[in-house]
Amino acid sequence: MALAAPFCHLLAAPPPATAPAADAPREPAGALAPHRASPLLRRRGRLLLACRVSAAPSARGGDAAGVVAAGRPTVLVTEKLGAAGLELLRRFANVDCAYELTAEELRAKVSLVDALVVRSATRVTREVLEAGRGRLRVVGRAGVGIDNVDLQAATEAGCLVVNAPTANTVAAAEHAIALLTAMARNVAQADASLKAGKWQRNKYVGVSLVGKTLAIMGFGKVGSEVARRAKGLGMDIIAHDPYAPVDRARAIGVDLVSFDEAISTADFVSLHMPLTPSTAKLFDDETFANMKKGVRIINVARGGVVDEDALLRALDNGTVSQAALDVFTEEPPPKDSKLVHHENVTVTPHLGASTSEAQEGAALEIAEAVLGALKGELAATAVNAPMVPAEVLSELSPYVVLAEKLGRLVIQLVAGGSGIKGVKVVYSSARDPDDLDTRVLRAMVTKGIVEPISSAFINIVNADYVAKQRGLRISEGRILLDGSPEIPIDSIQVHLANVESKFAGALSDEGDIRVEGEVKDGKPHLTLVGPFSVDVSLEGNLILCRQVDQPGIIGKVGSILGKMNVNVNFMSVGRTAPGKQAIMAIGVDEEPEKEALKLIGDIPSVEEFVFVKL
Ligand SMILES: NC(=O)c1ccc[n+]([C@@H]2O[C@H](COP(=O)([O-])OP(=O)(O)OC[C@H]3O[C@@H](n4cnc5c(N)ncnc54)[C@H](O)[C@@H]3O)[C@@H](O)[C@H]2O)c1
Ligand SMILES: O=C(O)[C@H](O)COP(=O)(O)O
Repeated sequence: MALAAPFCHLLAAPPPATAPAADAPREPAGALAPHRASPLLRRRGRLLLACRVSAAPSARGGDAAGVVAAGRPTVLVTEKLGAAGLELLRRFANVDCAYELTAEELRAKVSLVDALVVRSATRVTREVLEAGRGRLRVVGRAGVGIDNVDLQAATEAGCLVVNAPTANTVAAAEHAIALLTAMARNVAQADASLKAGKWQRNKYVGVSLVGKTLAIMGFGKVGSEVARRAKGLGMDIIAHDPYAPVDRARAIGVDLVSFDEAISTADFVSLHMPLTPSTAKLFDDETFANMKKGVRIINVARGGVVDEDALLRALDNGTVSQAALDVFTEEPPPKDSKLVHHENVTVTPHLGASTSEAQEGAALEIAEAVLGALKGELAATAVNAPMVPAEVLSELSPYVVLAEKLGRLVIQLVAGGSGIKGVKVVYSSARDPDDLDTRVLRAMVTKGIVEPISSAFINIVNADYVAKQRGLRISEGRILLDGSPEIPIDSIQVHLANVESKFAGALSDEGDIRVEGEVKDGKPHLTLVGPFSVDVSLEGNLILCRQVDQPGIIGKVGSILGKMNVNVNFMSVGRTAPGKQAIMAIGVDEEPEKEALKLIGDIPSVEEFVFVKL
């Protein structure tokens, strides 16, 4: 599928043949975050930026052609999404809603789509991503937790994963508070008892919350919203989160403490961390044994962070007096689960994000992210790619093209059989290095170098991974210039060290292959080959000739190309000194026949030449 946006190559489709920072907004201690019911209004700034980047109409604008200039992408949605999000997807894509697919059905369908949108119940495994290879470019998770997506496999496949991290924060926090209060007052059990015809006032005496200590385990978006709300209930809040900024906790009036202190001092423990290899079964026999006797647990995060057998033992022996669970290791849990049926356990079927407001918000948030990604924009909620702000991408746009072209050029100057190990990319700029984010440029140089010599396809998602796999060391350097920092980059050089070149003219005095380019009038230009200054547009194809500087050569080469119907679009000669070695760089629209190239090589004063496809 061809895309109109200038960044489509950052997330290019493979050839057919084959966490945002958890910063909560700074609000006064105790203030509650507003409902995220209107992500569009909330994120209008970002959308406008996205429009600037793409130069194509925003996904919310009326012009579908902006998203897909040459054909609509197909999006597979495997779980129920809010209507507004689905509607937005349908405006710009063919949408296939297919729920409750078996793993086999999912693998079959995913090979036919450009994007997949899931919630927490669809397991996007390596096998699914492998099945999508060749077409699938984006996985959108309409929610926060991405533990159901094999991120490593997605990265290896160059498939961008985006999520909708903010739309259900309030819903999840409210559900945690609902479970906390319901558990403390036995609401679910008392409700069931009364409906069963009983009137058991003595049995369901609860506990008060005021003055009790609540430990929030994982002080991210949901955790901090729970803290705000629980403060309003008069609870003392402590939190454990090794990665949370202290000042954010302080602003809400929460003390960040160690894991041991949190679990040993709390009357209530509420879990709000992601499921990762290091949090899996973090709450096990040992953890429960170190908790205050009679502690109460709330889990609205992920079932897998708790060892459910250990929790059952702790409930049975009274270490844990009650638990309120929205999430389970296996969902749905087995019908005869002892945990679910335990009389001191309150359960809900993963309803944390299930408010109509949160569902609409998450669906819109993911629809925008997926459509943006299909357009080639880098979503702000990308999970497995560098998050480069839209304005940075916009500014670097012409340099992205230059970086890829230089990579393509330099690799074609390498003599066959030379293994490439070290690539150095040097940026000349008057800008403070801290203000120049070059990750996209490095990725594009890698793309330019690796794609012509392999079947791999590279994009911003997998560039670093593929480079590492191939043993390529890509280092970066800066040349600090005097001048205006307004222009981000003056020139980009690419050096390949310790390789032989099929074009000796490209070797610098240090013996590495070296090319340099600049952006002129928004277009990539080649400005240096080895020690020779040239100026030729990096478009189409290029012939580089080295000869002894003398009159008449340009005419001879030009007439050979003319006779063969090859249009010359640019020509530049660089020489070290009059009458000495010179390089001729000739941009040609068509690929010359072998015969034409041979005739150029046969010109007596031409010492070497190379034809390069850009
Ligand atoms: N039940 C639901 O429907 C529902 C809804 C929304 C979110 N969630 C889940 O809630 C959890 C939190 O979501 P969020 O939006 O707040 O995510 P978040 O990324 O904003 O916050 C997670 C926090 O956990 C912290 N953390 C990571 N490892 C930790 C560890 N070992 N110990 C303590 N803290 C650790 C992180 O530093 C981060 O601050 C996720 O698991 C998410 O999937 C569930
Ligand atoms: O991680 C999340 O966002 C929640 O667990 C919600 O999951 P859901 O989209 O399946 O409701």
